[in-house]
Amino acid sequence: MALDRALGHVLAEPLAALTDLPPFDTSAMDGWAVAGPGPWTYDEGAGLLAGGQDARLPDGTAVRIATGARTPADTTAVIRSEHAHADAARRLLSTRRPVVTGQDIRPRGQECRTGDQLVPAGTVVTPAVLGLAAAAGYDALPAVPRPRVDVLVLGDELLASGLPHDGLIRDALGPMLAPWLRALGAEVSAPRRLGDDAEALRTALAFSDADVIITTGGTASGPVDHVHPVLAALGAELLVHGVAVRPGHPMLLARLSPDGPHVVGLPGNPLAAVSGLLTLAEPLLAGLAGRPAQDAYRALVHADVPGHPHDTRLVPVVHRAGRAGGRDQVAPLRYNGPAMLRGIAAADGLAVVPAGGVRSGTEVEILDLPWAPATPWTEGCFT
Ligand SMILES: Nc1nc2c(c(=O)[nH]1)N[C@H]1C(S)=C(S)[C@@H](COP(=O)(O)OP(=O)(O)OC[C@H]3O[C@@H](n4cnc5c(N)ncnc54)[C@H](O)[C@@H]3O)O[C@H]1N2
Ligand code: MOO
Repeated sequence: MALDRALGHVLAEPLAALTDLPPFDTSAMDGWAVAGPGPWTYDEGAGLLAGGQDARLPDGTAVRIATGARTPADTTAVIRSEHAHADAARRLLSTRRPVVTGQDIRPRGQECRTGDQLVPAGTVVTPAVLGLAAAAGYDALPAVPRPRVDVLVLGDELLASGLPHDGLIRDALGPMLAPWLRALGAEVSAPRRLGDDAEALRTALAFSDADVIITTGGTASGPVDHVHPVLAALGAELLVHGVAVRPGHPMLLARLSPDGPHVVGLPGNPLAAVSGLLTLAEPLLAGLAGRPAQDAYRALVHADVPGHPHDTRLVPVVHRAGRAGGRDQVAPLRYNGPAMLRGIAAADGLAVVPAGGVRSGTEVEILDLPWAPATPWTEGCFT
């Protein structure tokens, strides 16, 4: 993948240096290259510049040198211009400071030798990795293609624009999922609204060429909840059939065929869909993209948080300023009902609250949101 397209992708192989860095002995400062003990004679002139030809430096002589220029083979040291005294009349250079052999010279291979591993496979290509790759001689990178995702939004009650009316509501998931999935490293097609039409769902699933198909709504057992019956009719293998978590317990993961696409069925309640997005879709996409799983992040909750009697709860939280005993703190947000997005819209993450709840000061796991500060950088969070 060409360097200018590789941003945000994952390296399929370790990045091995294609050159020594620096590739030649280099002056680290603007000043003078000197050979042997001083004082040194010199010729007036532009001297050695970055990108210039190789030069020779006889013993007892000096030459002006710029930062980044190759130091001639016999250079003993570089003397910074501010530490050098050049007597123009006598063409004689001297310094009052002791001269240490090798000073202000970056020796060839100081950062790496050809073949050294610079970063491992699985690294996300950040702007810094792009810079390093270019410095190390790369024009293209071995990158894992982004997983392609289709989003199918189910529900006859959904409007694409305007105000809710006559029992109809706005589709909150179509606008949310595409950019969120892109922030998780996926290539996402425009969400398709299919209504509550089992045949349209069957066709869309059967003819998708995506790696992952995400459906929203229709996971429960209502009269128009078609996801389970359609998956069964297509002979899909159900890998996760509900999760003991609130909101989001009807979420599902299936595979249409042994080498076919995965299907993530997100519940229709919007916060329940977020729950499935972070706990089923995100790890699946990370695995498909060759990205390592995120390290668990833990913080102290700054309030009692009630729990579900037997299921885990996911509760939107914000980071709190200041730390307690050197540990991060989070505060739970209101408006955390399964049908609400008001809490998550203000949140930095979701706290994983075990059955029965937690008391203030308890450490809990946090599922970060892709745009929260603790998250590794990914391309195009909102584009
Ligand atoms: N008898 C039971 N009924 C329900 C259960 C249950 O265990 N037994 N679970 C409830 C829970 S919890 C959830 S979550 C939902 C899951 O339902 P579905 O996945 O089938 O989703 P729908 O019925 O289609 O919709 C539920 C709810 O969400 C609204 N919705 C759907 N899509 C969108 C969207 N794109 N944007 C905004 N809102 C959306 C929809 O209008 C409904 O209000 O089932 C419960 N029922
Ligand atoms: O689990 Mo439902 O997903 O609570 O809204």
